[in-house]
Amino acid sequence: MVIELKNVHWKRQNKSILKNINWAVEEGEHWVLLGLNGSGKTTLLKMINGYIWPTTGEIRVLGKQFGKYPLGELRKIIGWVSTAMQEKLHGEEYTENIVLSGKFASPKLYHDPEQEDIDRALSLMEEYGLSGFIHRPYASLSQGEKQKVLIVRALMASPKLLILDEPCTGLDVFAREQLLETVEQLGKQKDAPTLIYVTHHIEEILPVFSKTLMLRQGEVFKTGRTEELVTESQLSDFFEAPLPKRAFYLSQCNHP
Ligand SMILES: Nc1ncnc2c1ncn2[C@@H]1O[C@H](COP(=O)(O)OP(=O)(O)OP(=O)(O)O)[C@@H](O)[C@H]1O
Repeated sequence: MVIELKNVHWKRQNKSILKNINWAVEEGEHWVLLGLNGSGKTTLLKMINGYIWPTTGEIRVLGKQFGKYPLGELRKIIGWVSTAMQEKLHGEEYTENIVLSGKFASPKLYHDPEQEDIDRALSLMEEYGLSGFIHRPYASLSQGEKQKVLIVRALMASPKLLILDEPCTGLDVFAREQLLETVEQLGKQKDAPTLIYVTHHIEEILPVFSKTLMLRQGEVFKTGRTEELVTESQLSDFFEAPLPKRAFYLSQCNHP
Protein backbone atom coordinates (compact mmCIF):
# COMPACT_ATOMS: atom_id res chain seq x y z
CA MET A 1 0.00 0.00 0.00
CA VAL A 2 1.39 3.43 -0.95
CA ILE A 3 -1.12 5.60 0.94
CA GLU A 4 -3.58 4.44 3.57
CA LEU A 5 -5.84 6.85 5.40
CA LYS A 6 -8.38 5.53 7.86
CA ASN A 7 -11.12 7.74 9.30
CA VAL A 8 -8.90 10.81 9.13
CA HIS A 9 -10.22 14.09 10.55
CA TRP A 10 -8.45 17.42 10.75
CA LYS A 11 -9.94 20.26 12.76
CA ARG A 12 -8.85 23.89 13.06
CA GLN A 13 -10.58 26.64 15.00
CA ASN A 14 -13.58 24.41 15.64
CA LYS A 15 -13.94 23.81 11.92
CA SER A 16 -13.58 20.37 10.36
CA ILE A 17 -11.31 20.86 7.35
CA LEU A 18 -11.00 17.14 6.55
CA LYS A 19 -13.80 14.80 7.56
CA ASN A 20 -13.67 11.04 7.79
CA ILE A 21 -11.21 10.52 4.94
CA ASN A 22 -10.70 6.91 3.90
CA TRP A 23 -8.33 6.43 1.00
CA ALA A 24 -6.17 3.52 -0.15
CA VAL A 25 -3.64 3.90 -2.95
CA GLU A 26 -2.02 0.67 -4.07
CA GLU A 27 1.33 0.19 -5.73
CA GLY A 28 1.14 0.48 -9.52
CA GLU A 29 -1.84 2.87 -9.47
CA HIS A 30 -1.83 6.49 -10.55
CA TRP A 31 -4.50 8.73 -9.06
CA VAL A 32 -6.14 12.05 -9.72
CA LEU A 33 -7.18 14.09 -6.72
CA LEU A 34 -10.04 16.21 -8.00
CA GLY A 35 -11.59 19.04 -6.01
CA LEU A 36 -12.65 22.64 -6.30
CA ASN A 37 -10.86 25.51 -4.55
CA GLY A 38 -11.02 25.11 -0.80
CA SER A 39 -12.08 21.45 -0.91
CA GLY A 40 -9.07 20.39 1.21
CA LYS A 41 -6.61 19.11 -1.41
CA THR A 42 -3.56 20.98 -0.08
CA THR A 43 -4.43 20.04 3.49
CA LEU A 44 -4.57 16.39 2.46
CA LEU A 45 -1.20 16.67 0.68
CA LYS A 46 0.40 18.32 3.71
CA MET A 47 -0.83 15.43 5.79
CA ILE A 48 0.58 12.83 3.41
CA ASN A 49 3.94 14.60 3.63
CA GLY A 50 3.77 14.73 7.43
CA TYR A 51 3.61 18.53 7.73
CA ILE A 52 0.34 18.27 9.64
CA TRP A 53 -1.11 15.41 11.67
CA PRO A 54 -4.64 14.06 11.75
CA THR A 55 -6.71 15.27 14.68
CA THR A 56 -8.07 11.73 14.74
CA GLY A 57 -7.57 8.74 12.47
CA GLU A 58 -4.64 6.80 11.12
CA ILE A 59 -2.26 7.43 8.28
CA ARG A 60 0.37 5.25 6.68
CA VAL A 61 2.47 6.32 3.71
CA LEU A 62 4.70 3.85 1.86
CA GLY A 63 4.01 1.36 4.61
CA LYS A 64 5.26 3.68 7.38
CA GLN A 65 2.95 4.66 10.17
CA PHE A 66 3.25 8.31 11.14
CA GLY A 67 4.66 8.73 14.61
CA LYS A 68 6.68 5.52 14.35
CA TYR A 69 9.07 6.46 11.53
CA PRO A 70 11.32 9.50 11.01
CA LEU A 71 9.45 11.93 8.76
CA GLY A 72 12.70 13.24 7.26
CA GLU A 73 13.44 9.76 5.89
CA LEU A 74 9.92 9.40 4.54
CA ARG A 75 9.99 12.79 2.79
CA LYS A 76 13.11 11.72 0.92
CA ILE A 77 11.07 9.17 -1.00
CA ILE A 78 8.09 11.47 -1.62
CA GLY A 79 8.35 14.04 -4.41
CA TRP A 80 6.06 17.07 -4.34
CA VAL A 81 6.03 19.29 -7.41
CA SER A 82 4.13 22.57 -7.18
CA THR A 83 4.44 26.01 -8.76
CA ALA A 84 5.18 27.40 -5.28
CA MET A 85 8.45 25.47 -5.35
CA GLN A 86 9.72 27.58 -8.26
CA GLU A 87 10.06 30.56 -5.93
CA LYS A 88 12.25 28.60 -3.51
CA LEU A 89 14.81 27.68 -6.15
CA HIS A 90 17.77 29.84 -7.15
CA GLY A 91 16.86 31.15 -10.58
CA GLU A 92 20.41 32.09 -11.53
CA GLU A 93 21.51 28.43 -11.27
CA TYR A 94 22.00 26.48 -14.46
CA THR A 95 19.07 24.21 -15.24
CA GLU A 96 21.17 21.04 -14.93
CA ASN A 97 22.17 22.11 -11.40
CA ILE A 98 18.54 22.64 -10.48
CA VAL A 99 17.85 19.08 -11.67
CA LEU A 100 20.85 17.80 -9.69
CA SER A 101 19.72 19.59 -6.52
CA GLY A 102 16.70 17.28 -6.47
CA LYS A 103 18.98 14.49 -5.32
CA PHE A 104 19.67 16.45 -2.12
CA ALA A 105 16.22 18.06 -1.72
CA SER A 106 17.98 21.44 -1.55
CA PRO A 107 17.06 24.63 -3.48
CA LYS A 108 20.51 24.75 -5.12
CA LEU A 109 23.70 22.70 -5.34
CA TYR A 110 25.78 23.32 -2.24
CA HIS A 111 28.61 20.91 -3.04
CA ASP A 112 30.19 19.13 -5.99
CA PRO A 113 27.99 16.26 -7.12
CA GLU A 114 29.26 12.75 -7.83
CA GLN A 115 29.85 11.88 -11.49
CA GLU A 116 27.09 9.25 -11.36
CA ASP A 117 24.60 11.92 -10.22
CA ILE A 118 25.69 14.22 -13.05
CA ASP A 119 25.26 11.36 -15.53
CA ARG A 120 21.80 10.58 -14.19
CA ALA A 121 20.70 14.23 -14.34
CA LEU A 122 21.89 14.57 -17.92
CA SER A 123 20.31 11.31 -18.97
CA LEU A 124 16.96 12.28 -17.37
CA MET A 125 17.14 15.68 -19.08
CA GLU A 126 17.71 13.96 -22.40
CA GLU A 127 14.91 11.46 -21.80
CA TYR A 128 12.43 14.26 -21.10
CA GLY A 129 13.61 16.58 -23.89
CA LEU A 130 15.43 19.07 -21.69
CA SER A 131 18.96 18.76 -23.10
CA GLY A 132 18.56 22.07 -24.92
CA PHE A 133 18.43 23.89 -21.57
CA ILE A 134 21.86 22.83 -20.33
CA HIS A 135 23.87 25.91 -19.28
CA ARG A 136 20.74 28.04 -19.28
CA PRO A 137 19.81 29.82 -16.03
CA TYR A 138 16.61 28.28 -14.65
CA ALA A 139 14.99 31.76 -14.40
CA SER A 140 15.31 32.21 -18.19
CA LEU A 141 12.99 29.26 -18.93
CA SER A 142 9.30 29.63 -19.71
CA GLN A 143 6.73 28.62 -17.11
CA GLY A 144 6.04 25.30 -18.85
CA GLU A 145 9.73 24.50 -19.23
CA LYS A 146 10.29 25.31 -15.56
CA GLN A 147 7.53 22.94 -14.54
CA LYS A 148 9.01 20.17 -16.67
CA VAL A 149 12.40 20.74 -15.03
CA LEU A 150 10.75 20.46 -11.61
CA ILE A 151 9.29 17.07 -12.51
CA VAL A 152 12.66 15.80 -13.73
CA ARG A 153 14.31 17.32 -10.64
CA ALA A 154 11.93 15.34 -8.43
CA LEU A 155 12.91 12.14 -10.27
CA MET A 156 16.56 12.63 -9.25
CA ALA A 157 15.64 11.46 -5.74
CA SER A 158 14.04 8.27 -7.17
CA PRO A 159 10.80 8.90 -5.26
CA LYS A 160 8.33 6.09 -4.65
CA LEU A 161 5.48 8.59 -4.59
CA LEU A 162 5.31 11.72 -6.73
CA ILE A 163 2.69 14.39 -6.12
CA LEU A 164 2.02 16.74 -9.01
CA ASP A 165 0.17 19.61 -7.41
CA GLU A 166 -1.74 21.55 -10.08
CA PRO A 167 1.32 21.51 -12.36
CA CYS A 168 -0.47 23.19 -15.27
CA THR A 169 -1.35 26.37 -13.37
CA GLY A 170 -0.48 29.40 -15.48
CA LEU A 171 0.36 27.45 -18.63
CA ASP A 172 -1.02 28.31 -22.05
CA VAL A 173 -2.78 25.60 -24.05
CA PHE A 174 0.40 24.45 -25.86
CA ALA A 175 2.63 24.44 -22.79
CA ARG A 176 -0.09 22.56 -20.94
CA GLU A 177 -0.30 19.86 -23.62
CA GLN A 178 3.49 19.49 -23.58
CA LEU A 179 3.57 19.15 -19.82
CA LEU A 180 0.72 16.64 -19.86
CA GLU A 181 2.67 14.62 -22.45
CA THR A 182 5.61 14.53 -20.03
CA VAL A 183 3.32 13.36 -17.22
CA GLU A 184 1.85 10.67 -19.49
CA GLN A 185 5.35 9.56 -20.55
CA LEU A 186 6.37 9.26 -16.90
CA GLY A 187 3.22 7.47 -15.80
CA LYS A 188 3.55 4.84 -18.51
CA GLN A 189 7.03 3.78 -17.43
CA LYS A 190 7.29 0.43 -15.69
CA ASP A 191 9.37 1.73 -12.78
CA ALA A 192 7.42 5.01 -12.44
CA PRO A 193 6.70 6.28 -8.96
CA THR A 194 3.06 6.24 -7.92
CA LEU A 195 1.65 9.50 -9.26
CA ILE A 196 -0.94 11.66 -7.53
CA TYR A 197 -2.12 14.40 -9.87
CA VAL A 198 -3.96 17.22 -8.13
CA THR A 199 -6.28 19.42 -10.15
CA HIS A 200 -9.65 21.04 -10.47
CA HIS A 201 -9.55 20.87 -14.28
CA ILE A 202 -11.23 17.69 -15.52
CA GLU A 203 -9.71 18.02 -18.98
CA GLU A 204 -6.26 17.39 -17.43
CA ILE A 205 -7.22 13.87 -16.33
CA LEU A 206 -5.01 11.71 -18.52
CA PRO A 207 -5.74 8.03 -19.33
CA VAL A 208 -2.74 7.01 -17.22
CA PHE A 209 -4.70 8.09 -14.11
CA SER A 210 -6.87 5.05 -13.74
CA LYS A 211 -8.18 6.03 -10.30
CA THR A 212 -9.82 9.20 -9.03
CA LEU A 213 -10.59 10.63 -5.61
CA MET A 214 -13.23 13.34 -5.64
CA LEU A 215 -12.89 15.63 -2.66
CA ARG A 216 -15.70 18.03 -1.78
CA GLN A 217 -15.83 20.33 1.24
CA GLY A 218 -13.27 18.25 3.10
CA GLU A 219 -15.04 14.94 2.46
CA VAL A 220 -14.51 12.12 0.03
CA PHE A 221 -17.39 12.40 -2.40
CA LYS A 222 -16.33 9.26 -4.29
CA THR A 223 -13.25 7.18 -5.07
CA GLY A 224 -12.99 4.67 -7.87
CA ARG A 225 -12.09 3.99 -11.44
CA THR A 226 -11.68 7.19 -13.42
CA GLU A 227 -13.73 5.92 -16.35
CA GLU A 228 -16.68 5.38 -14.00
CA LEU A 229 -16.35 8.71 -12.20
CA VAL A 230 -15.46 11.08 -15.03
CA THR A 231 -18.91 10.92 -16.59
CA GLU A 232 -21.28 13.79 -17.20
CA SER A 233 -23.74 12.76 -14.51
CA GLN A 234 -21.14 11.92 -11.83
CA LEU A 235 -19.31 15.18 -12.42
CA SER A 236 -22.52 17.22 -12.34
CA ASP A 237 -23.43 15.56 -9.02
CA PHE A 238 -19.94 16.22 -7.71
CA PHE A 239 -19.83 19.89 -8.71
CA GLU A 240 -23.53 20.29 -7.81
CA ALA A 241 -24.09 22.04 -11.12
CA PRO A 242 -24.59 20.98 -14.72
CA LEU A 243 -21.20 20.54 -16.29
CA PRO A 244 -20.34 23.04 -19.03
CA LYS A 245 -20.49 21.03 -22.26
CA ARG A 246 -17.06 22.24 -23.38
CA ALA A 247 -15.33 21.03 -20.20
CA PHE A 248 -16.98 17.64 -20.49
CA TYR A 249 -16.12 17.35 -24.17
CA LEU A 250 -12.44 18.06 -23.42
CA SER A 251 -12.35 15.51 -20.59
CA GLN A 252 -13.82 12.88 -22.89
CA CYS A 253 -11.00 13.45 -25.41
CA ASN A 254 -8.79 11.79 -22.80
CA HIS A 255 -11.31 9.08 -21.89
CA PRO A 256 -13.17 8.24 -25.09
N1 LIG B 1 -4.50 26.19 9.27
C1 LIG B 1 -5.77 26.41 8.92
N2 LIG B 1 -6.62 26.97 9.77
C2 LIG B 1 -7.92 27.21 9.42
N3 LIG B 1 -8.44 26.87 8.21
C3 LIG B 1 -7.63 26.30 7.32
C4 LIG B 1 -6.26 26.02 7.62
N4 LIG B 1 -5.70 25.43 6.54
C5 LIG B 1 -6.68 25.35 5.60
N5 LIG B 1 -7.83 25.87 6.08
C6 LIG B 1 -9.12 25.96 5.34
O1 LIG B 1 -9.42 24.66 4.87
C7 LIG B 1 -10.10 24.71 3.61
C8 LIG B 1 -9.34 23.81 2.62
O2 LIG B 1 -8.11 24.44 2.28
P1 LIG B 1 -7.08 23.80 1.23
O3 LIG B 1 -5.98 24.80 1.05
O4 LIG B 1 -6.72 22.45 1.68
O5 LIG B 1 -7.99 23.71 -0.08
P2 LIG B 1 -7.56 23.36 -1.60
O6 LIG B 1 -8.53 22.32 -2.06
O7 LIG B 1 -6.12 23.05 -1.65
O8 LIG B 1 -7.86 24.73 -2.34
P3 LIG B 1 -7.13 25.41 -3.63
O9 LIG B 1 -7.49 24.58 -4.82
O10 LIG B 1 -7.77 26.76 -3.68
O11 LIG B 1 -5.68 25.47 -3.34
C9 LIG B 1 -10.12 26.17 3.22
O12 LIG B 1 -11.40 26.68 3.54
C10 LIG B 1 -9.06 26.82 4.08
O13 LIG B 1 -9.34 28.16 4.38
